[in-house]
Amino acid sequence: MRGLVLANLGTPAAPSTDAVRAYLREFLTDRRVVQIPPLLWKPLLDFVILPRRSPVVAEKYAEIWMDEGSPLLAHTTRLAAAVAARMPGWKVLPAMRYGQPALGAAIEKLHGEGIRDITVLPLYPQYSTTTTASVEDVVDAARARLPGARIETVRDYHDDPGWVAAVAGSIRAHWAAYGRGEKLLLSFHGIPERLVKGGDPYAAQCEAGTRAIAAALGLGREEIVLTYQSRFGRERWLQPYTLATVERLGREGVRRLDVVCPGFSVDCLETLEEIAMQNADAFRAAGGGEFRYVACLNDSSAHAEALAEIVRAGGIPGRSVSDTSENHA
Ligand SMILES: C=CC1=C(C)c2cc3[nH]c(cc4nc(cc5[nH]c(cc1n2)c(C)c5CCC(=O)O)C(CCC(=O)O)=C4C)c(C)c3C=C
Ligand SMILES: [Fe+2]
Ligand SMILES: [Fe+2]
Repeated sequence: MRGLVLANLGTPAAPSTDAVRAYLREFLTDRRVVQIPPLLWKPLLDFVILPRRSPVVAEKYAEIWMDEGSPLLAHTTRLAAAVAARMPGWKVLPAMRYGQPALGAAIEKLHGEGIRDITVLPLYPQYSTTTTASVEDVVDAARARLPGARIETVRDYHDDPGWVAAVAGSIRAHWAAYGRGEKLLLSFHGIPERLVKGGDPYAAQCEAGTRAIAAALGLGREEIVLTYQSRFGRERWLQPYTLATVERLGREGVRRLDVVCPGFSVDCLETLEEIAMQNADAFRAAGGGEFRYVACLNDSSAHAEALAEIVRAGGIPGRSVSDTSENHA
C-alpha cells in the first residue's frame, strides 16, 4: 500500500465570525504568507485586521456554504475519493494546510497504518513560496518526526499535458453549453509583486499555463486576458488586477465574458464569491453584458485522472522532490 495526501489551503470550520477568526489567524501568522516581522504584525493582526475582517468574511462564507460544509473542503474531499477510485493500491486522504483535516495528522495517519511511501500533492497547479513551500514546511517536519517514511512532494503541475487538457476541456464544455464569449479571462490568485522579483516562479508558471491552455483551445493572444485576483493588504501585487480588468472590459462594452480560474483546483470563496458574485456584479455595473464563470475542475473525472497520472508517474519529471529543503527561501 502507498499513500497519497491531497493538500489544499484550508478553510474555516463554520461560516461564523469565531471560526473565520481562528482560520485567518493560523493562515496569516504563517511567515510564508505574510513576511512582516511578528512584533509588528501580531498586534496589527489581533487588534485591527482580525476584528474587522472576520465578521465581513464570515458573511461571505455564509453565502456559499454547502450542506456538506465549506465548498473548498467538500470539493477537496470528493476529489480525493475520485482520485482514490483510480488508484488501486493507494490510500488517498484529503488534507488542509490550515485548519482541519490537518496535513501533518494525515501524513501521520498513513504512517500509523504502516504506509512508508507517501506522496503529498499540493492542490496548487503553480508553485509559489506562499503556498506550495508552506506545504513543504509541514512535510519536512513530518519527515523529521516519522522515521523510515519516504515522503515526496509534487512541486507543481502548471504545464502538465493532462491537467492542461482537463482545463481546456472544461472550457470547451462551457462553450458547448452556453456558446462562446467574446473573450476568455483567466484569473489567478495574486501574490505580492515583491516575491516574484525575489525569485518566486509563480507568475512565470501562470503565464506558461495560460499559453498552454490558449494553445490547446486554439485561441490567439487578443482573445485571452490573464489577471490576478484577491489582493490582500496595501502592497503592490501582481498585475493586472482582475477587478480593474473586468470593469474595463465592461466599460468597453464586452457583451459576453468567459471567466476561468486555473490556479484554483476546486471552487472556494475566491471563485464562488469573489469572482462569480463580486466581479460579475462589477462587470455588469460598468456596462458589461453576461459574465459567465467556468467552474473549477473540482471532482471531474478529467481532473481526477490528470492528478492520478501525475502521481503514478512520480510527479512531473525533474520536479518531484523527495528532499524539499532546497526550495526553502
Ligand atoms: C498575504 C496574503 C495572501 C497570499 C500571499 C495568498 C496567496 C494565495 N492564496 C491562494 C489560494 C486561496 N486563498 C484563499 C483565501 C484567502 N487568501 C488570503 C490571503 C492570501 N493568499 C486570505 C486572507 C484568504 C481568506 C479569505 C479572505 O479573508 O479574503 C482561498 C479560499 C479559501 C476558502 O476557504 O474558500 C484559496 C483557495 C493561492 C493559490 C495563493 C498563492 C498563489
Ligand atoms: Fe489566498
Ligand atoms: Fe478574496
